[in-house]
Amino acid sequence: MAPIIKIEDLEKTYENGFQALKGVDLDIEEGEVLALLGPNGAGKTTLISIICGLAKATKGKVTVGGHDISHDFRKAREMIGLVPQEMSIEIFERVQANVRHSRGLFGKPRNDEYIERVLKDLTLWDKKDNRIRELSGGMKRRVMIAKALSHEPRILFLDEPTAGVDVELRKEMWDVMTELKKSGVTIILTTHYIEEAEAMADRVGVISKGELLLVEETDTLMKSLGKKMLEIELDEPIDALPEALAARGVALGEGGATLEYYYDTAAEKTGITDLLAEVRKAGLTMSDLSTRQSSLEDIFVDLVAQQKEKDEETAA
Ligand SMILES: Nc1ncnc2c1ncn2[C@@H]1O[C@H](COP(=O)(O)OP(=O)(O)OP(=O)(O)O)[C@@H](O)[C@H]1O
Repeated sequence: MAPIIKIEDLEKTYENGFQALKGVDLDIEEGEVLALLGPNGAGKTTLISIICGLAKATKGKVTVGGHDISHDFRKAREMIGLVPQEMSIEIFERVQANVRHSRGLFGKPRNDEYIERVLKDLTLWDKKDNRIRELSGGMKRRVMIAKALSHEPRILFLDEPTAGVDVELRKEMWDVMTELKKSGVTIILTTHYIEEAEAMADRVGVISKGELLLVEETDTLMKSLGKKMLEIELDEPIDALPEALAARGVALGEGGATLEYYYDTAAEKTGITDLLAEVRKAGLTMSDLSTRQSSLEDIFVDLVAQQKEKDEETAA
């Protein structure tokens, strides 16, 4: 099946000369949930803005449902609903009227039945006559989604849907997204949170410094990323790592006073118990133990290094 969105060699250089996107190629399949994961300033919003026609690409091509966004913008845009990062909402308007108005902006004929369904799906129906300012933060977010869905788009962009919200509201937003996915809408969300990508997405695209480093099935990616490091502080520094520990994949930290061991959090056996026994057997005394989750930053460093290796292998 042809992808619903096709992005080819997309580049964006802002007027001040800053290059925010570098040669991005990406196919998005109909019905999937794709998370674009990346730190602040990676280029996620820029990418979304170009697809939605809010910014112009410097180079490259984007088609939405086969419509080229630069030649056939209206048709392409009609297929898209956008929930922007900033909460931009007319707080004095009433819920149903406001959502209905959004539909009108796309030139679509009035369809009260459809709007009713959207509001019911988002559990906003009993608030339909309330002014938006009277709603809770979670409800306001849902009104923004209802507005984005008002013209029956097949694709929904959610730009950092849970940035700065509490855990409860994050879970609520995840439930909303799960329901939307069931209805067949293609969802593209941007996020800083690995857990969010893991919970929601079929595929994850990792973006950093304007480059799409990889796009991978979420399960595959999480298996390779779900690592923790166990750090063992030694009473006395050592010059060389005992053979038996090296064989278990342990590394000696700088200065010889720590042992570092990476393990897979998803694995049935982490190997920690055996490792600690081995440390004792080697006659080493521990003064402290700690673990730390690989951070998004570590993961990017890893990914960039892996990507470089792969590129060099291909070039060789
Ligand atoms: N209008 C602009 N002019 C110049 N530079 C810009 C402009 N808009 C964005 N940038 C820069 O482009 C880069 C990418 O920004 P973008 O907002 O796309 O990142 P992001 O991944 O969405 O980040 P965040 O997660 O913080 O929203 C940043 O370095 C940003 O400062």
